[in-house]
Amino acid sequence: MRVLVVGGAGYIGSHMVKMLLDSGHDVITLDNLSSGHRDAVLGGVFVEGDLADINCLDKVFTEHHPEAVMHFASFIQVGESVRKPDIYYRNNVTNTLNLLDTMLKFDVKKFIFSSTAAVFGEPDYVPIDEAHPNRPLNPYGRSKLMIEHVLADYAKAFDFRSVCLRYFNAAGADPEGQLGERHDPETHLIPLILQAASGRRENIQVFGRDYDTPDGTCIRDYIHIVDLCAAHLAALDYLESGGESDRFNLGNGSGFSVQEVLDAVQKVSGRSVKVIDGPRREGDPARLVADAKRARSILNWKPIFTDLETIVQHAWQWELKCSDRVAKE
Ligand SMILES: NC(=O)c1ccc[n+]([C@@H]2O[C@H](COP(=O)([O-])OP(=O)(O)OC[C@H]3O[C@@H](n4cnc5c(N)ncnc54)[C@H](O)[C@@H]3O)[C@@H](O)[C@H]2O)c1
Ligand SMILES: O=c1ccn([C@@H]2O[C@H](COP(=O)(O)OP(=O)(O)O[C@H]3O[C@H](CO)[C@@H](O)[C@H](O)[C@H]3O)[C@@H](O)[C@H]2O)c(=O)[nH]1
Repeated sequence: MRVLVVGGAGYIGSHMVKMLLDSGHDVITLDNLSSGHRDAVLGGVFVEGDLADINCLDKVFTEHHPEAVMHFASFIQVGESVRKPDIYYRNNVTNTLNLLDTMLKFDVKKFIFSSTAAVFGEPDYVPIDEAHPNRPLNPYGRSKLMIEHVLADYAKAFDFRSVCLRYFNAAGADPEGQLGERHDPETHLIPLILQAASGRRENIQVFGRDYDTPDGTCIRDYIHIVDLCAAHLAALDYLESGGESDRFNLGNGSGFSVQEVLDAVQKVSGRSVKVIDGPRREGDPARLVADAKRARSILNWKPIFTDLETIVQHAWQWELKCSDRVAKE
């Protein structure tokens, strides 16, 4: 199939482009490189452009005739979204509407959307299934939930079929070592600890040890980037074979605490990391773990890299490459 990957130069999108190409699909990547990297797009057609630019979208659809769209482009930092809700709603909502308008105009009606566990807010229970109420705590989570509502309405009105994938914590890197996480600034736990292990960062701060969890630190569901991308391929198959619009929670199903991640990094890297105990970060729920049974049964998806050490091992391999590159510069 010809697949347009919007945000394909970013962390998750770049792994997706690689997997689509490896699976024999034709890929067009559209990215404004606001946080992505041109050299992370390993093949296919690359168009540098912004979702705010409707003429650019028109041109992409006219020239490349995509049959389905995967949409990864958005702003992604929870804390920043609280301080700058205007830019979050504009990029994550208004610009997504531009993309959907263009898809309708060109009669392209298969869409896979990067949603997030942040649509749930503080959970009533874990693991979190799709029936759990949606009470996002910040503009980032609300912007994603708004698009989920839009997509449900488009399904009824326009026969527009979509799959919303609520990722829990995307982690790890390409097992072949070609790609990995390169956010700037980096805010995610695993790459931050790895940077402390490689010496690119002095220490890592643990945000709270007084949570109601066995070791007092927060528990998250880290899902390997390859498993995450495999779920998108499964969603594409699902839509291609006539599947109705739906939404799925995507995680490993097992939670790991911040302390367990610290231990895994030190074991895998063989280096010790300087840890500073800090206060809780505002808005962090104690425990976020996915119930991904629906994705397993309906999309026929099965995660492979569910072991924390493997996730960390792949990310460590990438961190060594990055720290080497930085040292040479
Ligand atoms: N990383 C996670 O743990 C996680 C968890 C849940 C959901 N998500 C969602 O997954 C998606 C991808 O996340 P990521 O970690 O790869 O982020 P990322 O910042 O690495 O990638 C986003 C990409 O979109 C591009 N982009 C942003 N705005 C654009 C615009 N207006 N026009 C064109 N390109 C634009 C950026 O340049 C970047 O390449 C996001 O939608 C995010 O909300 C990520
Ligand atoms: O320097 C740090 C960074 C993080 N943490 C903790 O580590 C855990 C994971 O944090 P982080 O990697 O920032 O991820 P989350 O805050 O869980 O958010 C991620 O996962 C969400 C879904 O669960 C997505 O919506 C977000 O986009 C994505 O950033 C949390 O308990 C944090 O408090 C620390 O202790 N120290």
